[in-house]
Amino acid sequence: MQAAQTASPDHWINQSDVVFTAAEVSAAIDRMAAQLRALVIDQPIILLCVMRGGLYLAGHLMSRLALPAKLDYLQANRYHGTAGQEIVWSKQPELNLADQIVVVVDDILDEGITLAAVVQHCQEAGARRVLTAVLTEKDNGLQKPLQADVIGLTVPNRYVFGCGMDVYGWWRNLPEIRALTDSECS
Ligand SMILES: O=P(O)(O)OC[C@H]1O[C@H](OP(=O)(O)OP(=O)(O)O)[C@H](O)[C@@H]1O
Ligand code: HPA
Repeated sequence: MQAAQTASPDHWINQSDVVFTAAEVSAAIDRMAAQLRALVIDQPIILLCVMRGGLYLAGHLMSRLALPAKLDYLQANRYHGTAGQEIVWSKQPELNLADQIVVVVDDILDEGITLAAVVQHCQEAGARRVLTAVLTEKDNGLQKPLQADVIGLTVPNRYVFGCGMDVYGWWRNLPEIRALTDSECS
């Protein structure tokens, strides 16, 4: 584990392959924006970004939405190494969500625990409607606690990074999505 944490950023590029190109990701975000517009139909929304992974999608989606929107963010993390653990909330949304249409934006639906907790938080805060948009869903065969309303791309059951997703903190800024080779995941 120590070796992985101290590996150079290039190590992760060398030990991975591209699963979606930048052009494919951009086209997926176009489709997501159109689907969200069709779901919301001109109503004002609060775009709620799940930091840090949701930042890339939130930024790219915002400019394509053509809806009256406010932006807020929260931070709720469960991956503090590699395996998922208890969710730790380090930042709650600041806007009042009561009676609002909230669109929760995140990078990946893996086991679905994080998104389910965020949706529950929004419902408890009185949101009128909570929609979820994830750039990727992992095809891991798990029974998940929720389905996202809008899904950009389905990724294989490997550790993926880029477009908001990190590998040991690196490469959230990549405009493509890469997956680690199997030997790096074990
Ligand atoms: O579906 P799940 O199995 O719950 O996993 C998905 C969550 O895991 C990642 O967050 P992480 O805790 O790694 O924080 P980050 O956004 O800062 O990368 C990702 O951004 C999602 O929020
Ligand atoms: O495959 C993943 N990559 C990056 N972050 C994640 N959070 C859950 N699964 C993943």
